Amino acid sequence: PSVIEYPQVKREEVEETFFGKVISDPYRCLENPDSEDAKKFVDDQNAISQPFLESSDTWNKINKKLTSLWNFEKYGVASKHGNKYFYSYNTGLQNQNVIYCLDSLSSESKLFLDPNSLSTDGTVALTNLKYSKDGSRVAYGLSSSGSDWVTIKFRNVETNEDFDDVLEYSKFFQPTWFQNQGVFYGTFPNFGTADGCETNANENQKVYYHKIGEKQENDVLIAEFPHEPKWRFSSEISDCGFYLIFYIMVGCNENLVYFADLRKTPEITGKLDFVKVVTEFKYDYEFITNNENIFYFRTNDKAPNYRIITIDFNDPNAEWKTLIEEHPKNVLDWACCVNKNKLVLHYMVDVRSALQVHCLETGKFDFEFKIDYGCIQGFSGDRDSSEIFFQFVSFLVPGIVYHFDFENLNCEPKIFKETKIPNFDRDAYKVEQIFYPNSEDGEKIPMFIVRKNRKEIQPTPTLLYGYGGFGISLQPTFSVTFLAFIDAFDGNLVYANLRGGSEFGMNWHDNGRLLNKQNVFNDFQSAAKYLIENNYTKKEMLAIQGGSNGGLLVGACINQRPDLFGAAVAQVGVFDMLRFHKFTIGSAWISDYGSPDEKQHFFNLLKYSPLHNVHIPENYQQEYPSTMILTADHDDRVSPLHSLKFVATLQSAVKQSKFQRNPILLRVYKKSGHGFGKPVTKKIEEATDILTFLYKVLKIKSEL
Ligand SMILES: O=C(NCC(=O)N1CCC[C@H]1C(=O)O)OCc1ccccc1
Repeated sequence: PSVIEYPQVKREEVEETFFGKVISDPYRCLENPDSEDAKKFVDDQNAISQPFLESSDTWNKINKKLTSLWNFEKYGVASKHGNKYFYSYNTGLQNQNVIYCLDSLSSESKLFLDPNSLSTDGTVALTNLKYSKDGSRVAYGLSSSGSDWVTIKFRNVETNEDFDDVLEYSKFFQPTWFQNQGVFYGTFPNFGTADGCETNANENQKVYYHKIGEKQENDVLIAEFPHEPKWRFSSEISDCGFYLIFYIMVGCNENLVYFADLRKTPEITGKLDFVKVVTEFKYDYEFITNNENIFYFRTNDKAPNYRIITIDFNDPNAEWKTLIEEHPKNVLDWACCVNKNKLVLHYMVDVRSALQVHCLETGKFDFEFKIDYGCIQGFSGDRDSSEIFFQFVSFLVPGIVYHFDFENLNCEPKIFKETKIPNFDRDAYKVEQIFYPNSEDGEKIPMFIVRKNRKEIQPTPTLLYGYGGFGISLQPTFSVTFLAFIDAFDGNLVYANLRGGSEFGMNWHDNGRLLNKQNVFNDFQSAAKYLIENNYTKKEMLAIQGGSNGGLLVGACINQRPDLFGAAVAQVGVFDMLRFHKFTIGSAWISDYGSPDEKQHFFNLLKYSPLHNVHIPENYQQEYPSTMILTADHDDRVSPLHSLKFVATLQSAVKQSKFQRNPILLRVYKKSGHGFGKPVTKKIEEATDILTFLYKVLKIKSEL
């Protein structure tokens, strides 16, 4: 392709010195989304990327194919509240899923809550539904244009009518019901503009109690920690309803545990007295259930693969007991108490899911659900109910929701809803799991390869996808876009289970974060080398893709090994590793990245920060692959400033080199955010952009 004329961008001589090192930041002006420079930059970039993508007939063909592939009925996992059942459903192309309810498993479904009625373009999304204990009321969160900001509303389940109550400025805190009369919720008071375009840090979160019928300004402040502006909170009510379990986080995994005995405050009139149970940020603890003062927690405290302990809330400092030891290899991913005395445990076993039932009293194994090779993506159950639902997905199974009742132990789980794709032939595909060596340290890294079912292996276009951080594991899931890639391009879809995830517990996460972060990039580069060496693909057919922390992965890899890939796609990426902690919730990521304000971490971050390691290609080996960076104007999880500054730096570097022919594009979507709640229309548009980009730059020949 002819070399692109990249737009002029204002450069300023911004220089700062950290620990004796001078750092220049010439595109600092792009950090303010309201500045003329930033707005012009975005328009100029879209003026290049949109024609590049949309002008070809390819875009229309791919869009048509994706739209028809997408158009199948989808069900979310069901759940029981009170004596009704609720589940989400989508006819196929509805922008937002719709909530239906059933009076019994065999009755007619009734429309309960349809977020599509709340906006004309589907940009208002339902963030969560929290039902009161008896299921008579539900608190639900709405977010607009993909922002993390949530407006909380309340609905009477029986009459299906909303209460007048509206709670604004909430974020990162699911409402917690107190009996049926009100909720505890987290908020960032007097924050100023809060539409998701702002970049200022989310600090000084406070927790209030809202009683149904009251006005938000009369809500009762129940907790604040003014000396700890970075602390964030979440809470749960114990199964007996007497205790408020109060979590405190500052990073993204370790947490503190406090509790308040609500029997002392039948009316919530002021700050709660908290008893401190865990007072150091060293491990993470998750409440499961309690028998009066005996509390069950899942934790990685001295158990990197997680175990279940009991803590006596009457004497929290007494020796904690172990109910279920950590497994030497399998990771206890979550636990749920059901049917009064059972624990349902979800394990990851070499990245696939296992679902076991244990006895709450003794911890002893009871039985295991027989499930296919894949992932338990959804689950619902309650201590007071004998019924559970779980949703199974895999690369080739879009979703099956099972119902099981502990009252009839001898019968198998029954299919409640099955998502089916018209004329989809599972046998046309092949899924394999391969453990490949990291070429630096020899660590064995698993990866899934999904491709057309054929005898011989021949080099075909390959999409290598990774994340590598925050304990996020890439289990088998169903993706229309990835299947379209395999179908339309006769391609290989590869998930690399890089270190930094939780596939093998906390050790796997620890070996991919902080000073070990480079392992993640090496794992990803080793996957590329493995695929090329084993004839799955060739460099010019190989694309890497990642989002958010996975965008950082892509950014670091094209700087470090531009010669290894034919294309790179980074969505809503983190690229400025010296300033990430200054914007929105970025300081929470210090638990994986380290703080730029600490010398050791500063120099570690500087070594791989995409923004600070851009080179001017001095030969074809150093030519960047064709690269597309995507972001969105309402992304307040990872502010678009990261992408704007990175692309400005990349383009200014490559325009000085005669070795750079591959394009470097930026696409900025409007009324869009980090990804959660994105309407189907926008999901399909973005997927079309990505597949069109790959079709063009990988010079794919196959007919569309
Ligand atoms: O920041 C994160 N999570 C990490 C995150 O979103 N990251 C981490 C790096 C960039 C981005 C991503 O990868 O999506 O979550 C904020 C949050 C949500 C709910 C409760 C408390 C705090």
